[in-house]
Amino acid sequence: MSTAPKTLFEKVWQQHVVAEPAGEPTILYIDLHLVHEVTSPQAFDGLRMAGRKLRRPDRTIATVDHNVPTTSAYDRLHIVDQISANQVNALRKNCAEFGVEFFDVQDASQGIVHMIGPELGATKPGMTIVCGDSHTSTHGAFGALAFGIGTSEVEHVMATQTLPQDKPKTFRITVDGAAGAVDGGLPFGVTAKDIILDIIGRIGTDGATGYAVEYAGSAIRALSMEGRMTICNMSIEAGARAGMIAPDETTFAYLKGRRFVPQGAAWDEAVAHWRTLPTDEGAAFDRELHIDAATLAPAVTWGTSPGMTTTIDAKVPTLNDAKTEADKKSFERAYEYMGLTPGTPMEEIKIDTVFLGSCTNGRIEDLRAAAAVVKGHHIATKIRAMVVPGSQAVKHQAEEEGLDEIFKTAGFEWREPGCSMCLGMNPDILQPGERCASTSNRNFEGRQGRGGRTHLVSPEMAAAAAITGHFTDIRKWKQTEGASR
Ligand SMILES: CC(C)[C@H](C(=O)O)[C@@H](O)C(=O)O
Ligand code: SF4
Repeated sequence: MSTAPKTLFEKVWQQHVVAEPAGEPTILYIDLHLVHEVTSPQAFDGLRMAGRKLRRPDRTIATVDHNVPTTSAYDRLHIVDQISANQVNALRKNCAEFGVEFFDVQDASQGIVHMIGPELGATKPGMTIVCGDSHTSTHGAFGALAFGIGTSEVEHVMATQTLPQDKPKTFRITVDGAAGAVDGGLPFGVTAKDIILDIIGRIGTDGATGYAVEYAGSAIRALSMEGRMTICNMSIEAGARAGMIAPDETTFAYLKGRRFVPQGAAWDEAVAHWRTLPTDEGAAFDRELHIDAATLAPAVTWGTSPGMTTTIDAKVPTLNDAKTEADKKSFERAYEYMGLTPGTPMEEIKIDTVFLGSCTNGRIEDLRAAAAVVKGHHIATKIRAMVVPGSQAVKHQAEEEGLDEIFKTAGFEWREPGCSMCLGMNPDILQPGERCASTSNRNFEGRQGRGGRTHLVSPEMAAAAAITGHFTDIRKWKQTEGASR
């Protein structure tokens, strides 16, 4: 094997090549297949019709997340919507038939599929991970090569534990702060969510199409695993095939002791291997982007794509800000759909609803950050606000810490885990015209319900907006409250 310096992506890719048929996509071995109720029924049907078994049930785990109501344990077991009920029941039946471990609605390990992989330690550095879901990129935060696949590919992986893939190009995005700065140089009030929204705003929603992105630099390195997952989660919103972050001590500390992680000597061996994965000094990327962390500010989207983003101290962009004719058209359409006038200060935009949750920002650290903002306050009149922990594990941890009480006292609803209002596939939806500060990852037309208006923000920004009733600069808020970060 050549000793030329390699990127993290190249190492993981090469370690999983099964065959490289001439003129065809590479066949990759898949270490972990995550399954949810929406994209799996036809794949299981396909296996059944072909009389095939699931090749590696031990490398497959399943849960329900998209379609499950979040209102009560009873509602989750008695789903009213027929399509949802059928999908959930099909997964129950399929997992039993094909021998897949399944985390059902009441299971202590149930949650959004991208939350439970890491929580169980099923997600590990150096792995290839797939799921019939675009936000599979989340798992790249551990230095895994993780990407979303379609339902026919789900069937292929189920049958063979391999997948034909064209090799993406490599793109490194380095977010650096001043040397030696606390938190990697990330400014006060700026979170992982703000970093990724800024990146998508800069490069556009197709800016990383065809690439596997590696996030690097002091500001990324200083992030917790939760923050890294937020960044990798939204890679797909810039079109990337995958997002990756090199594993390090933060990664190992997060994983140690989790259910699917090796113990004792096997742990030491695993860590020794993981330490070989980071990109070698001098390895070349097809493309590079450098961002000065000091230029970042709390982000808020104003339009109908995650690329239509600005900062809280700015205004709704005007047509002069549109770079092309096509941009102009999409700006006009976005003003109309979002009910916004160009030039309006973002801080003056009033909201109706706050959604705190999703696989982007439904983790314990997100809830802690939001609770710290909310504590001692009450949501503004006429605001509907809900906290939906991304998983049962997060819910239980939050309850142990008393975060649920902080949220409930402040007027938030405290829900059961699932995708919830991230997308309109379950009863949690926006009404037409309703304006929502949301910690999720997509603000497309109708994403949270027909006619619903979504603004993507960080958990802290969502919390502050719930209290004031309009978008609020978290930096000023925190200064007034005397917070140090
Ligand atoms: C339903 C599912 C296939 C979809 C995805 O692929 O991402 C969903 O999770 C989403 O976030 O839009
Ligand atoms: S929380 Fe949202 S983005 Fe994540 S898997 Fe569910 S629907 Fe998709």
